[in-house]
Amino acid sequence: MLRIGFIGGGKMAQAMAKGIVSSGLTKPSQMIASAHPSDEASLTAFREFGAEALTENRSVVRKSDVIFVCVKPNVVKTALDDVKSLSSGKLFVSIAMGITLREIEQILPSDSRVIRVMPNTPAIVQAAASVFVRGTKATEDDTKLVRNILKSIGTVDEVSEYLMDPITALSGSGPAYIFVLIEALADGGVKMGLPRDLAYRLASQTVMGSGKLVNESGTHPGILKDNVTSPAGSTASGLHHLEKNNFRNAVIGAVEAATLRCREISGNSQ
Ligand SMILES: NC(=O)C1=CN([C@@H]2O[C@H](COP(=O)(O)OP(=O)(O)OC[C@H]3O[C@@H](n4cnc5c(N)ncnc54)[C@H](O)[C@@H]3O)[C@@H](O)[C@H]2O)C=CC1
Ligand SMILES: O=C(O)[C@@H]1CCC=N1
Repeated sequence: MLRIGFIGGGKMAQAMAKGIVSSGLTKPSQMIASAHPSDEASLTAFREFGAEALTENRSVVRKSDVIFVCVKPNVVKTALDDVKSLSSGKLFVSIAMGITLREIEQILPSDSRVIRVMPNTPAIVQAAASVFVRGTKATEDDTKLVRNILKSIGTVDEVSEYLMDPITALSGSGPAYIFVLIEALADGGVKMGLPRDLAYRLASQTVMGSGKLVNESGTHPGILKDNVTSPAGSTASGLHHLEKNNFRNAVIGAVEAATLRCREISGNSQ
């Protein structure tokens, strides 16, 4: 069975590990994660899940077929420096925002293979939107393996590396924007008299169903919006309020601001 390692066992590593195990691709006993010694929460989360959890990185590399690099961008170099002497011929998958394949390939031995991925936290319920970019040494088999792992937790697209910052800003950060939207929809419902639990259920199912409809119908979202909007009806009034309050501008600006921040962080990490 596939042995998967995580250097950095935080929120995103836990989301991926849980999604991968739920899909049946491997078992917790085949997983190993590392975390900073002060980070009891990550270590406990992996142990309670049934995986091995350590405060050093070298065993993760030694014991794994594929190693996910899930530390914060400013820790990538330190963490890879720890393990580079035993990384010859190993396959690494980095999910760190803003860290390029070139930077990672320069740290690791020349025969290590690297793939860069941007997943998102819905991985935990096997509904991630992930993309990957293959590194210069990654083989067809590596690509197939990583594609299969990512497919087990949601959708996968192969992309060019120059798109990674706006992708990070859209789908990497996107769940946060949508959670705020769900909270706001529910708050609106509560303001108008709905019980809180019903309001959350309706808001989240509405977001999920709308995404599913766009994906499965292949219909332009503008047409789907028109289908909801009756002449002189209630939706038209709601939409007018959103337009008056610059809703589209706010969402476009969020993706722009997050992309620029990715670029800033990636500049600082070099
Ligand atoms: N949280 C998210 O939604 C997403 C995060 N990412 C990327 O995933 C990476 C991790 O992000 P999170 O999981 O949110 O962060 P986190 O702070 O929850 O996890 C970071 C983990 O790294 C560990 N760590 C710190 N120093 C270490 C070291 N020297 N060696 C080994 N482990 C060490 C920490 O103990 C912690 O377990 C980041 O690079 C981020 O850009 C990518 C997509 C989405
Ligand atoms: O905010 C962050 O730094 C990461 C990148 C994508 C999601 N979270």
